[in-house]
Amino acid sequence: MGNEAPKLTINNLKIRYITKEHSTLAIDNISLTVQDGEFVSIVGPSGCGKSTLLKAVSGLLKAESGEILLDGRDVQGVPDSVGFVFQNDALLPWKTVVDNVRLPLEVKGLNIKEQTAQAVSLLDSVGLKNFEQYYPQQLSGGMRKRVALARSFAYDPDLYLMDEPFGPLDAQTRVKIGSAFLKMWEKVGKSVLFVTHDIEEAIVLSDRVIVMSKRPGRIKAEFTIDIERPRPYYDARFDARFKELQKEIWDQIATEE
Ligand SMILES: Nc1ncnc2c1ncn2[C@@H]1O[C@H](COP(=O)(O)OP(=O)(O)OP(=O)(O)O)[C@@H](O)[C@H]1O
Repeated sequence: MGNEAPKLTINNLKIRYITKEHSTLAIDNISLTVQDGEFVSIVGPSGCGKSTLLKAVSGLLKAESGEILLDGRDVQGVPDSVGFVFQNDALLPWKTVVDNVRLPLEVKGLNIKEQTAQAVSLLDSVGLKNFEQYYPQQLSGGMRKRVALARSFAYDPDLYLMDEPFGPLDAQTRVKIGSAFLKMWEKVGKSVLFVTHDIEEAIVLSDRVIVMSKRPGRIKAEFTIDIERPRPYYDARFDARFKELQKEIWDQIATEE
């Protein structure tokens, strides 16, 4: 085991929401792995259990049955080696942009000079040079997402869990942020489990795309994205192989709606 085990292993996972009125089987018998350094995206119809799957991996939901292993080991609670970027950017409104990004570096014990230098450099990578001293409420939604991305790279987890991290944004901003994100990820090469409703985004970013069925979510199909890296974020979608994959994945999802 040890180093040989995948970064993330999910075996026969079943998750049910129980409220006073209803019992809802959200996901049923999901098994998947994410290897060290692999980028895996999950797509599927609305309500199929994509967010539920991520919440379970992040330790926020308990499974009815099945197991979730990190580096081959069972995890309890919220593991340190996992970082999240969810749709809500969750920046601290009373802290400046640079202080929001510095926070994980402070927790790691870097001195203030190193914290600031790294935070400024990460902000530069996401196109926010000169916005260091702004407060989150002085930024647009797209800019706040960039800050959240910079902060997640500052945290530098072994496994990134990302739930629609670029949504809801206009198409142009989405492409710009996606492109900055892909460049940063190509440098660090950590494992990612990424949820999106955007098939093009999933293909351009991923090594594998997993399609879930409608609720209760099961794995319906899986595609290896055999397009060479590094990929040009926008222009990759004009590649013939990209178009083939887009059609095949769309056909799988369309039959689920
Ligand atoms: N807290 C909850 N209590 C009860 N049922 C829930 C809860 N959260 C989600 N569900 C149900 O579980 C199912 C899966 O929800 P989930 O949010 O995981 O889907 P999703 O694939 O992420 O959807 P979308 O693409 O629309 O964001 C849905 O039918 C939803 O109604």
